[in-house]
Amino acid sequence: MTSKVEFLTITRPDDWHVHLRDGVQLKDTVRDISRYMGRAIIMPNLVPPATCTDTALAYRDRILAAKPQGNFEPLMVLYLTDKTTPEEIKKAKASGHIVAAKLYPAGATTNSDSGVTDIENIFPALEAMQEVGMLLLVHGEVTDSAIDIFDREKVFIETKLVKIVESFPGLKIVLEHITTKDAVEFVNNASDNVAATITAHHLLYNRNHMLAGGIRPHYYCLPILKRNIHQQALIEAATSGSKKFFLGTDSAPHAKDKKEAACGCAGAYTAHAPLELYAEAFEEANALDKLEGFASHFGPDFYGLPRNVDTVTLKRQSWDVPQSYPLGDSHVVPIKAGAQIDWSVVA
Ligand SMILES: NC(=O)N[C@@H](CC(=O)O)C(=O)O
Ligand SMILES: [Zn+2]
Ligand SMILES: [Zn+2]
Repeated sequence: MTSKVEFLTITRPDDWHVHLRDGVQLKDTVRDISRYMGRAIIMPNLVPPATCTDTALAYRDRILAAKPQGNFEPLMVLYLTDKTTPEEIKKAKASGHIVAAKLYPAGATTNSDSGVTDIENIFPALEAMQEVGMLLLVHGEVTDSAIDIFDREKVFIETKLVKIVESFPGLKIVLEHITTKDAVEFVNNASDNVAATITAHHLLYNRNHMLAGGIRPHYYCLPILKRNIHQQALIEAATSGSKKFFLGTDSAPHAKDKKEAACGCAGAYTAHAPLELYAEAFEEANALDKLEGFASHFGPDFYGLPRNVDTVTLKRQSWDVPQSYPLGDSHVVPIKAGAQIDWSVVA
């Protein structure tokens, strides 16, 4: 038997999909994500959403004001609506701080009510994005109530994403937080302009963790956890060494009482230990040597940004995860609350 690695030093990672929320919650979410992440793609699904350049830049200022010491850089995203104009896309790109725009099908997930009702409505915006080199980030689920919730990602790919990819071959597209074997296959077979983020919780869990032996609302997120064969396909993709798959936590905090409710909110909090959780998943797959590419290289390469130049070190040192963390005037229950995590990030 080979002895276990005790330390792992890798290029500083970035998070290519995170929710920081706003107002009194910012100091808590920004502190957690900026602990060692170099940069993060900040999701714009605020209330109201960041649909124009000015609101996205004002949001950036609030994040920077909430940031503790250090070099953490928030990368901003425009929230696409049926009315987003090519002019707004060009203005956003020219700001230098907005690197992507996000497609939320209207009604698909948390705070997506102002999202897109028909993908054709954003074709002029997508044309402009293709022209100026702005990425399209996609929440890939259909919203048709007749489609089973476990099939919504697959049907979105077949009926919507294929059309977008065909119509805009020069547009860089990230299919966010993928959850199915179908998504892995689609991304693998698509051109180099199509990539995907994978969350730590979709690597660590499947729907049994959420539903067998009692319903566990803190595992409920969208797209919803799928069956084990899909989890296995995600693990294979993340640990394959393919540059098409990279780290995006989708850490999405909701106050404890909003999750533990008759109609609980969708979202899992992982920003307390993002790299530590991925390390557990990669080690379980015997692929710790593949973590650096996934966490620190393939994301910036796809976005056309430089890789970070410094490093972080993971140490095999287990610690007890608190039952909850402060979240503004409330609390959030993190993934692995009350359990142990095997890895620590050391200075
Ligand atoms: N993933 C989630 O379940 N929730 C996210 C929205 C999203 O990323 O779809 C949130 O903002 O809470
Ligand atoms: Zn989403
Ligand atoms: Zn998200």
